[in-house]
Amino acid sequence: MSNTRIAFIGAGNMAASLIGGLRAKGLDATQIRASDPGADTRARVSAEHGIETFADNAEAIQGVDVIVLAVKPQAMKAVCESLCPSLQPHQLVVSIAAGITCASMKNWLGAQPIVRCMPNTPALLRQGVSGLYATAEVSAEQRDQAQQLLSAVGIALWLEQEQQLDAVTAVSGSGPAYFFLLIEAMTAAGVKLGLSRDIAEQLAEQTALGAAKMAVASDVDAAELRRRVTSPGGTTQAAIESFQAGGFEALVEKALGAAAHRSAEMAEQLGK
Ligand SMILES: NC(=O)C1=CN([C@@H]2O[C@H](COP(=O)(O)OP(=O)(O)OC[C@H]3O[C@@H](n4cnc5c(N)ncnc54)[C@H](OP(=O)(O)O)[C@@H]3O)[C@@H](O)[C@H]2O)C=CC1
Ligand SMILES: O=C(O)[C@@H]1CCC=N1
Repeated sequence: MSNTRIAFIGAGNMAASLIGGLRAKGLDATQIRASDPGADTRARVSAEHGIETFADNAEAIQGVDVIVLAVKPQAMKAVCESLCPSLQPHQLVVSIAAGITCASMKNWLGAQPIVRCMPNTPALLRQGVSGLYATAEVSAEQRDQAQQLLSAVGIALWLEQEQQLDAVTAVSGSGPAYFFLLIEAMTAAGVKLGLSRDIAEQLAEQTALGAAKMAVASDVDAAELRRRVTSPGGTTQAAIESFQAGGFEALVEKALGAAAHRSAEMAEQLGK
């Protein structure tokens, strides 16, 4: 990445996380540029990361090696079609938009090398995880550029099939929100059980952090770690039995199925 030049189209939450990760990894500010219609957004990323920003997308991509499409899925068609006349054949397009297929992007962009990926918001703390899929036009060097871009903000995992990105979106793209929901619910339950909100929130947050760190660091799987907390006839068993009686696993499967289905549905609705 030492000489790679990157343009971000859309400078919102995910773009800012990726830019922050790249800068922390040592990329020079002159290697990164971003475009966004919002003057405030442009001023913010410019001030935070020292990069040049543009109101015009076509101007932002001039002379870059990698173009990261970081706009909402609903804006992708218009953005791709407006960029198409200005694209150079060697420029790698990396899309982070949920539910927009490579086939749709090819229709809008032409035969451009495309990597489609799904990061997540912990990228902000360089603790993200991404799934990546490359089209046949992507060279080994471009694959490496995409790998380095996403691994600047966490773990980057390549997928064999593009369709698997629907599942990645369901598990890890949307996943931070599920853990936040659990933290919210555990905090509220702690308050009902007599704790102050501040104490309940700290207990829930630090427990989520500690459990995640244990799961990552441990040689054994999550089921074994759970068993080690669960003393026979004790408090954890009482809670786990209550979760399972309420259909916890089936509910999680249903929720992630809904997310994956929505990802595929968005491809149908927004991909034409
Ligand atoms: N948030 C998440 O957890 C994740 C999001 N994603 C994907 O990342 C993408 C971006 O999401 P996120 O960063 O959350 O969204 P944001 O809304 O924060 O960022 C998108 C930015 O693009 C700008 N924009 C809108 N139209 C254009 C245009 N024509 N040209 C250039 N910029 C434009 C928006 O400006 P304005 O607000 O003025 O419209 C906004 O600043 C989405 O496609 C989403 O599916 C992927 C993984 C996780
Ligand atoms: O909710 C969404 O559609 C996006 C994609 C993954 C996370 N946020």
